[in-house]
Amino acid sequence: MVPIPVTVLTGFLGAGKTTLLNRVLSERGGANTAVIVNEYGELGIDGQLVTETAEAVVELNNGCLCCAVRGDLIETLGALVADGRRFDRVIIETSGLADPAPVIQSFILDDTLRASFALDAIVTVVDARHLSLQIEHDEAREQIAFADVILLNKTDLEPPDSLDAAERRIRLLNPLSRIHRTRDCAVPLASVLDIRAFDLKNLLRLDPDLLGDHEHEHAEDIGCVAIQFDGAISADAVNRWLNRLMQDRGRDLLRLKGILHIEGESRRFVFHGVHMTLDGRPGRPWLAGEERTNQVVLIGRDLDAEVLRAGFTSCLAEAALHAAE
Ligand SMILES: Nc1nc2c(ncn2[C@@H]2O[C@H](COP(=O)(O)OP(=O)(O)OP(=O)(O)O)[C@@H](O)[C@H]2O)c(=O)[nH]1
Repeated sequence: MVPIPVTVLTGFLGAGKTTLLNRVLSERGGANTAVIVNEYGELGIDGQLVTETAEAVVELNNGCLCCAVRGDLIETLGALVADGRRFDRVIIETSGLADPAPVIQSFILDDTLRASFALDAIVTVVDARHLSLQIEHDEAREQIAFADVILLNKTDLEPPDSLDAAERRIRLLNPLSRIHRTRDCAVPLASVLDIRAFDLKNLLRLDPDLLGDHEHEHAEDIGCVAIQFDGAISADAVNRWLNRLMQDRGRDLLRLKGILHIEGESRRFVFHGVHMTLDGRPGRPWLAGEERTNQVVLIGRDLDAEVLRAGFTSCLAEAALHAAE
């Protein structure tokens, strides 16, 4: 049997992995593509934002692929082939805090995976605006170091000399990868799919311990808060609260994302934050009968779940009205 090519999409929190995944799915068409999305927060917001064209989308949300749900990854891939359905490719979007080494290891050391799948490439998305903050994290450095292809993304947010400096920093960690500068991860698909770029020999030169015991431990001070609540939100109140939050806690807030039920809006409102950058827009319409639940995930240092929950619920249209009285 010809092994099924696997693309691993990695990159630090908010770099643009889901943006790239959706681009690939909408340009290539998702038929015969299996997608595995791994998210750090248990609400599975990414899974909800993936273009619905893929043949199978599996969400693994109870931890990182590199540690807590690594067994689940092996099981999921095993189930995909056992099903007898023929997939042309598998795309795995790792969480932004994943160390790619254990994921790579699974494809080399696990007999079932080795028989049925072949790693095609590790594609790492790098956030040009936040590289200098993110590179402090071991995971961000590992993601860059293990990449076969790097998208230096969000080029619209930085001037050319800053992009040159970012590229030099990337080269120090990974002299061999191909680097593409992108906005919204716009890259020819031929540069990221079916490129047969994965090369174990190179990686072993970089990390001779790659196939050894790779227990990955996340920094203890980084945590995740997931908040879910019903009710219509006041657009003004949530705008003020999010901007204040980003201003006060922007350095510690590595990632913020959510889906909101905004008062008087027939579409879901989707927002994303990375440190002090905040971006939001209406998403797809709420479906008939769909519960209009607000879902927010925050990842960062020293987050106080109670304070954050109180902040978001104070934006409920009803609460905001009382506050204004
Ligand atoms: N300005 C700008 N924003 C971008 C670009 N690419 C992606 N974004 C935005 O960055 C935010 C995060 O993008 P995602 O694709 O969700 O990032 P991610 O890496 O999947 O995030 P996590 O899975 O949470 O780690 C979204 O608001 C995107 O629209 C870009 O090139 N320029």
